[in-house]
Amino acid sequence: MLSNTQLGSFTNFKTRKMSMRLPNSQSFLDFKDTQLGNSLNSGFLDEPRCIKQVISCLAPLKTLTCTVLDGPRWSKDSKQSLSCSRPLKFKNYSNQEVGLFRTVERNKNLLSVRVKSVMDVSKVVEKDEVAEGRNKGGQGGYDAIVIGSGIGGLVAATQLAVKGAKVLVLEKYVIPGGSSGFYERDGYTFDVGSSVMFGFSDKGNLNLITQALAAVGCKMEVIPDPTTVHFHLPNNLSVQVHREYDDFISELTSKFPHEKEGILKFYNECWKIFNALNSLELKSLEEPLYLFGQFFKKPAECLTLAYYLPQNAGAIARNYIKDPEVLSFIDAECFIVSTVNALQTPMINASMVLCDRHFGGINYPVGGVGEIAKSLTKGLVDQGSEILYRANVTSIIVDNGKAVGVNLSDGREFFAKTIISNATRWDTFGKLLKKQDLPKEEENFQKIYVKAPSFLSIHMGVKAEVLPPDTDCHHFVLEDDWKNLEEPYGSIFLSIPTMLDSSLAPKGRHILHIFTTSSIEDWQGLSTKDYEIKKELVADKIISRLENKLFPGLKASIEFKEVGTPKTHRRYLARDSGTYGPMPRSIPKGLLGMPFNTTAINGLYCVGDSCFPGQGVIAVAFSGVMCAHRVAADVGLEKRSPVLDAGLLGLLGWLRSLA
Ligand SMILES: NC(=O)c1ccc[n+]([C@@H]2O[C@H](COP(=O)([O-])OP(=O)(O)OC[C@H]3O[C@@H](n4cnc5c(N)ncnc54)[C@H](O)[C@@H]3O)[C@@H](O)[C@H]2O)c1
Ligand SMILES: CC(C)=CCC/C(C)=C/C=C/C(C)=C/C=C/C(C)=C/C=C/C=C(C)/C=C/C=C(C)/C=C/C=C(\C)CCC=C(C)C
Repeated sequence: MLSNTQLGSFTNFKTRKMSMRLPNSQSFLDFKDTQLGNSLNSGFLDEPRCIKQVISCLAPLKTLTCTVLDGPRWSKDSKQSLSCSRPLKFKNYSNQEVGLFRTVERNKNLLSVRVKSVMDVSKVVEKDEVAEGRNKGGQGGYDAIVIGSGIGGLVAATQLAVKGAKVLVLEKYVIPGGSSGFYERDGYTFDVGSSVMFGFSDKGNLNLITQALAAVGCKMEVIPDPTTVHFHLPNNLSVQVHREYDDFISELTSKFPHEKEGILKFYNECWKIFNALNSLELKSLEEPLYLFGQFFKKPAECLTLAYYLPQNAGAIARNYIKDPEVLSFIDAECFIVSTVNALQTPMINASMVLCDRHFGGINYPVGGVGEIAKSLTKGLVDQGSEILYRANVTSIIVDNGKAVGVNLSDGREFFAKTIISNATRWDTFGKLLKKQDLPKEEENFQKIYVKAPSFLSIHMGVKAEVLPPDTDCHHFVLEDDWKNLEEPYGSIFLSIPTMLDSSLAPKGRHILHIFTTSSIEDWQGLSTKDYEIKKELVADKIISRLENKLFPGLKASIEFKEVGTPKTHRRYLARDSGTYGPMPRSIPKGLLGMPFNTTAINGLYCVGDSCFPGQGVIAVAFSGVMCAHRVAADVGLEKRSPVLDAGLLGLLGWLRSLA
């Protein structure tokens, strides 16, 4: 039932006018309540969902989440004014009409929506509660709630939705994507995180991003990247990782002719693993019917993968290569995808990235990385599931040892048959479940893995003429000493996505996204003024290094600059200490210790980079596929065998304890 205050505030909306701020892009709206001044919610203008969110904000009620009855028809006139051709009607889950809304005027960048009429919601809500509402997760309710809309969460959600599940994604921020999101400033569209996309080709079984999009009917235009990365390393070692494998190998072996045989043997071993992976249909390794089926169909490939599961790339490289400089190069190859050296990087993960970049190649989505999350979100809604923004989950509700729902910071509660957390394991178990004892499995995880440092990131807009015309899109810079590879601020990552898609910046400008590892401890305890000064100083040093090494005149060419610290990552990505993901404390047993998706709490699953196989967009996409398969089996949407389940989950738990 509703409290009087809730009813009161809802009723006030009958006469309240809301304003929507239209940012530059015209594609995204921020809804503001002009009387109260607070932001209500945000969404994409071209989707009925955005209006739906306004309604769910209007009624911060447990059960009154409305679906759109009659989709809007937006049109733009020559002055870019927006109007809606017919009134919007809404109904709740009991199929009752609850509101009629009509857009009216646009003044500068303020669009006004007037609530024309709202039904007597108190009756509607009461009825809805009695009807064993969808929020209760009962018959016809949500099959899954996903906390967070990173790529891991979105892939899990969309895969479940296409299997027929009803999913609710709750995102704390105002747009989807997490580290794979975007932001817009002064005509630039910046990728929040990396712009190097693996798994985004039209070939094989490992193009998991392409497949995740295709599952919900989306296909994105991509731009092939001719060079995955250009390494600028100590002793002036410069290596371009060309798209064509043979070109890359001949460049590398031309620098180290005495190690040609060893280099070939190492990369060939990577191909053996990649080919085994690429031959499998990828689903949950925690689901025995599928796993045994794959062993039956592809025994040699599965045994190959089982053999390499506990191994690391550095140890295998040392079987073939002796020259410390080549081994350091392989460390750098691994570091850019795992934030640790090759000795600590699981061989399966190294093989995946060292080969996919040549097999399917690295491909950049037109419009920026943020388009991937936007498309997945659209696909999710098209499948009849939902996403809410500014929905900050503060705790997971556990009833009789089973995860059954979530509490939000604004007092709302949602219930579902299963809960999937896309927050990191440190956030999930340390914050969302802080009232529960830390399960033994999680203690083990934290014994083997620590939080990787975060990043200092600099997003810049520069005059185009400062970059030579043949500049590669991605660079990795470690100037003088291999020992600095893993040190904070030691090595610099640089992406220039406008080399591939010039539409991301105003004409005559390029985007430089620079990042380097940095720990949150380095940024704590500073006054606001000292924090700002430090940001400028550290950023200035990094930019000077790039100016000296790559682009003379860089500083003078800067038109726009924004610096983010680990605190920024913590705030906007809701990741404990702003961490990039888990990294092994010492030498791990390959991937053996990495947990899958089920957790010690019945009904609670994790997805994202603190699950097998770890950090990386394609890696979290795989964790999403695995998670959706296991959850679908558990809610009865896929075949399952409870007896085999118990056996396999026990076996996997035991294997992890060996790590
Ligand atoms: N920095 C980079 O270079 C970069 C760039 C892009 C992607 N990536 C990869 O993406 C991986 C992370 O992807 P992911 O899917 O695991 O997660 P993610 O961190 O990208 O997304 C998690 C999402 O969950 C939301 N969230 C967290 N706690 C919440 C709460 N309590 N309530 C509501 N929402 C909450 C966050 O706002 C975020 O949108 C990283 O490992 C990284 O490898 C990295
Ligand atoms: C279960 C048991 C016990 C057994 C059985 C056996 C089997 C069958 C097995 C199987 C397995 C599998 C399937 C596996 C899989 C795996 C995978 C898929 C993996 C993947 C991975 C991936 C990764 C790791 C990725 C990563 C990436 C990244 C991180 C990226 C990043 C990037 C960046 C940062 C960029 C850079 C930049 C510059 C340079 C500028």
